[in-house]
Amino acid sequence: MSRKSIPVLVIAGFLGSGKTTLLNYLLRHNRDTRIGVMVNDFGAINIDALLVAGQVDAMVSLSNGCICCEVDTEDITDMLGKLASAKPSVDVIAVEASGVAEPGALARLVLSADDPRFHFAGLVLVVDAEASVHAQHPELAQHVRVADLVLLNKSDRIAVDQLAELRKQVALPNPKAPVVATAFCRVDPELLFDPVSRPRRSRHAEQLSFDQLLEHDDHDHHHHHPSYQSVAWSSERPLHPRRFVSFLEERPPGLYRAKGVLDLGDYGDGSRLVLQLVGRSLRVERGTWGTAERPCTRLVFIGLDIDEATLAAGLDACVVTDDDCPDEYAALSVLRYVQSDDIFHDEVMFQ
Ligand SMILES: Nc1nc2c(ncn2[C@@H]2O[C@H](COP(=O)(O)OP(=O)(O)OP(=O)(O)O)[C@@H](O)[C@H]2O)c(=O)[nH]1
Repeated sequence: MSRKSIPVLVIAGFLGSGKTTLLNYLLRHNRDTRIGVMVNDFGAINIDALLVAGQVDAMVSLSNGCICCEVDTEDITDMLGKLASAKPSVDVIAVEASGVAEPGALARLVLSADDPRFHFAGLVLVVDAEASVHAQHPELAQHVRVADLVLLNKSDRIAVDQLAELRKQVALPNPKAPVVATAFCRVDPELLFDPVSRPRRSRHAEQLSFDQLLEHDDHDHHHHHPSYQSVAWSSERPLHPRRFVSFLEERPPGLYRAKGVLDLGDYGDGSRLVLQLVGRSLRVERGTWGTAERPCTRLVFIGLDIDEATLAAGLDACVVTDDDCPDEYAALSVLRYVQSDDIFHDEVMFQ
């Protein structure tokens, strides 16, 4: 059986914003998830600090310049491939860009590596709140535009009203990317990757549950941001693939992640589809329904300040109605996102 494709998370941000701090935080709060790391040893990245963190399961280091300028598709495929093939295997790969890397170029580079062993799973932009209060970097808006999640870090260094104002400004270029204020990048790792060993509790336990997350966290509670929401939605009736994909493309502001099982009824091919949305990256895994399992849709949405009523209304409108006409190609709008060895797949980046 082929191994699962490993998500690659890109961590970008200007010099000193807190990228290494984030990486170390994730390594220390990995909840048994095995993390492979690629560091770009261009500036003052402290590899020793990573090693001291002691939980790096595999590492490649690039020290010949800035990752987005000096590396081509072949190099990145080679480096990520090494991490993806590490033994024992890793569950997620984090790429820490140098502080001078251009995030968009880096994301495109990872996307260009067309390799079934791994896939791009989002870009986290770390922004230095303290520095931004004094002088915003001229390229900040451009960087925010390509981010899936923005961490407004060093929030401990500025006043509450300054933080509120900065949040608004930072959100402007990309209203769909949640902006999370952090101190020392203490963010819930589950916003970035799925911990692998969380106890499974129910038939649908693969889905994210914020309550479970809170229960299973360690003693470090202050990294949970109070405005995160986890909204569950389910339907016994199938979803219309075209409407559902349009809904995801137009997703409500603040929505960052979605995960769960999907039933397309007659519009699908009978598969049990597992949906994974991280930022603008959508993937669908195809499987089969269990013999005792009745096809249905069960989804969980995670984000910041999601308008639950709008979300639910948008999803309700995706449910197949008696007025829907047969459409033999409708399934393609979802199935083209299927990641599988045997059928076509497409790497997805929503606008
Ligand atoms: N006060 C405060 N300091 C922070 C915070 N996050 C990181 N720092 C400090 O900021 C400095 C830079 O953090 P790093 O994590 O090394 O930043 P970086 O983005 O990896 O830096 P480069 O690799 O040079 O681009 C370190 O001294 C951190 O301890 C924070 O939220 N608050």
